Amino acid sequence: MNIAKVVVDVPASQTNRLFDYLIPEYLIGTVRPGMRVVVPFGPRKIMGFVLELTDQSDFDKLKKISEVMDVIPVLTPELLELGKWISEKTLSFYISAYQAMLPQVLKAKYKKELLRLTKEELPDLLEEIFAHRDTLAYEEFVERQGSLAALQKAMQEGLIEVRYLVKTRETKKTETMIKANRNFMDLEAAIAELPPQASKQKEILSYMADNSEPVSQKKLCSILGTTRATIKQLIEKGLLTEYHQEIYRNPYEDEDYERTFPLELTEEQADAIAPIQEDIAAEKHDVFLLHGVTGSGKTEVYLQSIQKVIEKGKEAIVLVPEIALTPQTVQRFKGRFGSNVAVLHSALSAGEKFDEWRKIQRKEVQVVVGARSAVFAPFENLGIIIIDEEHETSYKQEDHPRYHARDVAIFRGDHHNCPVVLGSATPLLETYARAQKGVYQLLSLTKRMNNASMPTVDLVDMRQELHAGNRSMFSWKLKEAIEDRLAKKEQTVLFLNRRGYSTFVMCRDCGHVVECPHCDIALTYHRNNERLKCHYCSHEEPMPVQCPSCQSETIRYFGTGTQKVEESLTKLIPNARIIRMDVDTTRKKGAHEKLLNQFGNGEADILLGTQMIAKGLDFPNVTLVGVLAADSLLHLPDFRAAEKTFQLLTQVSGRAGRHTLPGEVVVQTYTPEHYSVELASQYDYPSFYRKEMEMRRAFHYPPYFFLTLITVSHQNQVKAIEVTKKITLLLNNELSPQASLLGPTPSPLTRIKDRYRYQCMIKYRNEPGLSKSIRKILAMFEEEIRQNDLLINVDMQPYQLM
Ligand SMILES: Nc1ncnc2c1ncn2[C@@H]1O[C@H](COP(=O)(O)OP(=O)(O)OP(=O)(O)O)[C@@H](O)[C@H]1O
Ligand SMILES: [Zn+2]
Ligand SMILES: [Zn+2]
Repeated sequence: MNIAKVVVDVPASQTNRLFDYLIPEYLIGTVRPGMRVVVPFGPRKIMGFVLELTDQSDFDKLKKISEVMDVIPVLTPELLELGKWISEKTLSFYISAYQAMLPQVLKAKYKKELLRLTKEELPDLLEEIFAHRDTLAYEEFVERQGSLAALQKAMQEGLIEVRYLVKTRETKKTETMIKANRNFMDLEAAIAELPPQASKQKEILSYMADNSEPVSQKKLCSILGTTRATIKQLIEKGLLTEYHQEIYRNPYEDEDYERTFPLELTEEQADAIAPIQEDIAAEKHDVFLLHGVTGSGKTEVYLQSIQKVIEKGKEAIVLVPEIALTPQTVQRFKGRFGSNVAVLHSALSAGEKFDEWRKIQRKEVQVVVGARSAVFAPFENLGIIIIDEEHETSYKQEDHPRYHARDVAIFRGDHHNCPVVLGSATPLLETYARAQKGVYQLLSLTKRMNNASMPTVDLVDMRQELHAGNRSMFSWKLKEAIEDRLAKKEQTVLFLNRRGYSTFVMCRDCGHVVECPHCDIALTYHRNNERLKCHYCSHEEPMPVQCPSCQSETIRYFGTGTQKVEESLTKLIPNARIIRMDVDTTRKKGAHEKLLNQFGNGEADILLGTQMIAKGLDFPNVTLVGVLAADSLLHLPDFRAAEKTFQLLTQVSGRAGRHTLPGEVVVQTYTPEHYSVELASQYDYPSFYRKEMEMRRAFHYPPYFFLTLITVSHQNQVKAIEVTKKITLLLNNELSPQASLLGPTPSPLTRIKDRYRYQCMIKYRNEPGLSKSIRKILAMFEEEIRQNDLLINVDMQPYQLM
């Protein structure tokens, strides 16, 4: 097969197809699907992925592949298939889908070199090219008949390795190795020949004679108390050789993991794990929803399922939300499976990520724990995929390609005939609905370990506080509770929601929030013209001067930041030691962990923070959780606001009283009667589910209806509006009468970085031609997108409606 079908690195609709290239004679048989190649494209040379090989082409004058970038394919046949599927589902380009699956290092053009890993002679052809050197710039590697095939073989045998030279501090992660040059001269004889005063040199040589393995220069210096200069003399004499060896950048190296062993499962856990393990044994694909209250031992179910998978010689992917990927979480997997675990998350440097990825590619590990993109781990023998906290919105990528990790996991689980386990204390409504319909299998853990009770939740009505004369942001109840913990030397977690922006208008007197009469979402306050607008439909009204419900004049814009809260807390309880955790205090690498460690060590009484402290934390001394303003989440312009509030309140409450001390939760709110606040305080997920489903049905939202969100942005406001209008008109002609089209309206965040954003939304049940219609419309704007700095984003499954 001498023709390669290639996806080229030009993200545009005309080039979103396969291009045929001739494989040069000397590369036939070695170019394989999943490799990256360099191909001529117009006047340029660009990168592309080989998707298929064939003998036939509809074109007769084919250009030749100029260069191969990989020796071993970076994408497996399964991932190549998956990429096509993703690009179709998310309306993105093939090239974006494939790029999304690879670590950063493989996306950019990094310099490569070949590294000799053996002291033995290489096969003739290669030794000739290497010319007895230990490293070779990749460009020097002559691609000629059979050379690439020989290289592929040598790599598989572990004789040679490709090293990517990452131009940042990561390049430092090689070490200088010293080895004896035995072939040149016998070491003992050399020692005898050295002058008596060269005692250090003699010591080094006899060490090398005694130890046949190469040793790092650093180690040699520290064992023998010698210096680089002394070693260098021996190198110059030709007795020793130095070479550079890559050391894995292991970010978790320094922490030693205490080995843990499988716990005896409780009856509930045993019932939950049985069907998962049956699937593993039978190589069967099902999707399970593991619905377990916080602290019910879901992780142990994951661990013991993975154990079974490992025993079968297969592999496991575990996804956790980025912010929950703390040392605590990593510890639980490393503790059980040790070095059989790779960890992938965004806090790692590009080089570190690449190292972890290669452990997976080379099958050096059987388990990967990581954030969203770890779902693309290039395992070829998957036995299970687990998504913890499956309701988290971070599983959806908010950039091209806009895939959801759950969908990808199910695609891969189906391909590999293995179970997919979605775990949560507060499943996404859509997920729970599928479990109710039997599409997913529901497994439940209803009790906390040791039958510990859930912490009691007190709802404090902030309207009454105001009426009673308390104008501070802390209720008397919360203040007392914090002081009580200080006296008892127990700890408090205070939570303030600052995700997104508080944009709604609320009456402090009665808690009334101004909502859209058509969409069941809060209206958004626009400061410039003092108006309230709906971001789904086009409804708008003036900013009221009085509360429409109680006529009070205390109706205003809602929102405070963590810094302000910290200031007033310090005034209120001056002797409290506070750690504040938000985007400002955690910007530096490692800051997040450091703050948590300080809190864990008891260096503070109060941990005050945003979303980032809501999950995964497990501190035995925390007995009080305070939620400062439950409302700020409840009134985001998002139809999932009630659901997100329920999830968050449940998660935050779950942080208290996880061990022996009982926990208490104080939730401050202006709307204690709202069903999501009330039902979260009772830990009543099933009732919340029923209530929320009614709302979704009534207002035509998922899971009853599908949504597609189209966002247009441009520096010029008029232009942005114009294009959005045009798209809406075009769509109107394409959609069936059953679909509804909302917009154009300004996006909730109408202006970001000087770009104006407008949107339209489609609500539909069955619109089989929708993807095609949208692609057609996008193609019409392509020229403008390229020349005019216009952006059009299509989200087929929006989660982030801001
Ligand atoms: N079978 C068991 N026997 C004894 N202890 C257990 C068992 N299973 C789990 N545990 C312990 O119970 C505690 C809570 O379990 P775990 O953290 O796994 O719960 P979870 O459901 O994942 O909680 P969350 O959703 O809050 O993260 C942990 O300390 C864990 O070690
Ligand atoms: Zn509306
Ligand atoms: Zn009012």
